[in-house]
This record gives sequence, C-alpha cells and structure tokens, in this order.
Amino acid sequence: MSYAVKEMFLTLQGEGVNAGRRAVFVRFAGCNLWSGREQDRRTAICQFCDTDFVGTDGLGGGKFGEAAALVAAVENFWGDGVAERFVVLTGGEPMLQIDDALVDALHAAGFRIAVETNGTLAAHPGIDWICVSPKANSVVVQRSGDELKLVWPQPGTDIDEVERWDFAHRLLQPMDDARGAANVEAAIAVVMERPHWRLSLQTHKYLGLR
Ligand SMILES: C[S@@+](CC[C@H](N)C(=O)[O-])C[C@H]1O[C@@H](n2cnc3c(N)ncnc32)[C@H](O)[C@@H]1O
Ligand SMILES: Nc1nc2[nH]cc(C(=O)O)c2c(=O)[nH]1
Ligand code: SF4
Ligand SMILES: [Mg+2]
Repeated sequence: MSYAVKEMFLTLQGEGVNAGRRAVFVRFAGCNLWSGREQDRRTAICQFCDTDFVGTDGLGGGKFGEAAALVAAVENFWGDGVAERFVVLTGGEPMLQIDDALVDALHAAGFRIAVETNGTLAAHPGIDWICVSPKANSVVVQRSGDELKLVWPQPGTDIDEVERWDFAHRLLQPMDDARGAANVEAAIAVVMERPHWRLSLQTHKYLGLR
C-alpha cells in the first residue's frame, strides 16, 4: 500500500484532551465526505471543513511507497533524542489509508498513535488514541474511543444520541466559520447545561501555530 500525504509538520496538538502536547501531524490526502473542491462544498456531506487536504504538495507532503518511508519522515520531524514520541494521523480522512503496515511500523519506531477521524470507517484497532468527530448526515460506525469531539452547532445532530456512545471524553468544539463568536457562545451554553461535555478550542489558531 502506498500513502498520499498532503503535509507533515511538528507542532502542538491544538485541540481536545491532548491540547498542548508535542506531536508530529500527518495529514493524509482525500476524504470520503467532501472532495475538497470549493465548488463541491455546498453539496458535500461535510460542508464546514477548515482544511486543505487535496493533493500531496504541502510542506512535508508527498507520496510514500512504503510504511517505512513514511515513518522515517515522521521520525525526522520528531527529532533525535526526544522522548514521548507522539504522532497524530489526520487528513482528510486518515482511516481511508491507515493499515496494519503503517500502525506496526509507527509502533516499532516507538510512537504512540492518535487519530482524528470522522468515524464513518472503523478505526484501526492498533491506534492508541481515537478521536471521533461526527458529522451530521453521515453514518458513524466508530461509536467508541477516547475522545468524541463534536463540532458545534451542527443542525441535524441528536446530541442525546451521540452522548450515549462509548467515549471516555466528550468535547464540543465551536465551528470556525463566519459566525465564529456566536458558535463559541452556543457551545458554552450547551456545556453549562450538560457538564459531562467540555469546551475544546482550536488553540493552534489563536496561537498562530500550524
Ligand atoms: C480536518 S478534520 C480531519 C479528520 C477527520 N476527517 C475528521 O473530520 O475528524 C480535523 C478536525 O477538525 C475539525 N474541524 C474541521 N473543520 C472545522 C471547523 N470549521 N471548525 C471547527 N472544527 C473543525 C473536524 O471536525 C475534526 O475534528
Ligand atoms: N496544531 C494543530 N492541532 C490540530 N488538531 C487537529 C488538527 C487537524 O487538522 O486534524 C490540528 C492541526 O491542524 N493543527
Ligand atoms: S470529514 Fe474531516 S476532513 Fe473530511 S471534509 Fe469533514 S472535517 Fe474535512
Ligand atoms: Mg485542523
């Protein structure tokens, strides 16, 4: 299997329970809920995406013929002699490309593996930290994991239902769009009503990190 990667970078995880943690991000190209083309956004299943995941032309991106080559690039971004190796596989939709060979090679190199997924495909069982971010109008099959990160508001989402799914942590992340401030207020209002949810801010955007 070969891997198409839009970009790769070393940064801090900006979102969720692991916010603030040093991580190499691997952004896989392609998604099953949007083509990534602006002209298709209004007819896509997922219409609020904040990310360019088309092609392999980003910094650190490329086509990797084998898992070993991709892992060597991840190790290079992490750097020598630094403990707590941690990689976040995102996209696009990473579960379209994550396979046994990649999970095994990352583990052999000493990485803990986190994934950011829309949950429409089952997460690979070897992944160490599963973050599912459900999208209204999609069928979520991955209903368990470490972190459920619901972008808010999302008309068509039944929060009572998703709250019954089996996740250790539940987070509401304000939708970053033209109504940004109102979305933050709406998310805070839900957390005040439902204290088992927590607010997740996209801290990298406030800090100017990647
Ligand atoms: C770009 S997605 C890639 C991973 C996967 N496709 C997914 O949707 O979870 C990474 C994270 O950003 C979130 N996200 C995307 N667009 C957003 C926006 N406009 N505002 C807030 N969060 C957003 C997604 O819900 C997901 O949690
Ligand atoms: N710093 C940083 N944190 C992130 N957490 C999730 C991200 C993503 O796009 O999946 C992301 C990202 O792109 N940058
Ligand atoms: S599912 Fe994730 S990557 Fe795909 S369009 Fe939605 S937010 Fe973007
Ligand atoms: Mg992002």
